[in-house]
Amino acid sequence: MSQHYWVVIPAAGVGTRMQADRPKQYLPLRGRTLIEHTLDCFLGQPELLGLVVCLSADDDWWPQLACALDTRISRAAGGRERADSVLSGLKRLSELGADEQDWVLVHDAARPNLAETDLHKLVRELADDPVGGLLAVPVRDTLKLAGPDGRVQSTPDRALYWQAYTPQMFRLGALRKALAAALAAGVAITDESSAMEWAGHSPRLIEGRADNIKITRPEDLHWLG
Ligand SMILES: Nc1ccn([C@@H]2O[C@H](COP(=O)(O)OP(=O)(O)OP(=O)(O)O)[C@@H](O)[C@H]2O)c(=O)n1
Ligand SMILES: C[C@](O)(CO)[C@H](O)COP(=O)(O)O
Repeated sequence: MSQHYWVVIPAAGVGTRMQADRPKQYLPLRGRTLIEHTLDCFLGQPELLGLVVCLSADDDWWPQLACALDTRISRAAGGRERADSVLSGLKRLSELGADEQDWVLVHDAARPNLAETDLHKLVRELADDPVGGLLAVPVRDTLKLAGPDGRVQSTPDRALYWQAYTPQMFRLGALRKALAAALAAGVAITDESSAMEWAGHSPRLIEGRADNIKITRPEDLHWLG
């Protein structure tokens, strides 16, 4: 039997680095908005228990989308940082009746190119994992550690480094507890795995496709055509 799961989509960012006329999740891509492409990958899955989109309080773009009427999608209030938005989404899942032991996948709205094969691989590989994990890609380029003077300080062994992507998959109760504690402690949390690591867990890296890119800067859009 396939593993069922909930999904949280942090979509409350303003897209400062994109320098666009709207939050980047609402930029057009192949005739639709970025976020519609992102949601499509999950809405087509029979294993989906429900999906929460974390939105900014002043988001007047979302109601204009047809998917805003999809009964499988609930809304949660976005927060100051991505981690705050994710925690809000996790709390909404609990309100919707999600169990503490249920699997939750957290995926950036700004990653519209998630391959269904990667989604299936992540869920299949982690379904029986005691901790959970994340899609990630081994670093391909040589890395440089920058010094305060903007010059190369050293060249670390790139064989030890992976780029963290999303979805990241953890059990609801453990993730909510770790994220809430890390934020309360003032820890800078940029992904769900780092909150779980802070709580003492060791998430599993699941190799995924490098084209599951996060649309961050204007040139990123050219990769998706
Ligand atoms: N307070 C925030 C900040 C970000 N996000 C979401 O987290 C994902 C990854 O964040 P990022 O790429 O940094 O998006 P922005 O914060 O919008 O970009 P920027 O940092 O350039 O403003 C995006 O889908 C974004 O909408 C969120 O839900 N809540
Ligand atoms: C969660 C993430 O996409 C993993 O690489 C990344 O940390 C998000 O960072 P951002 O600065 O919030 O885009």
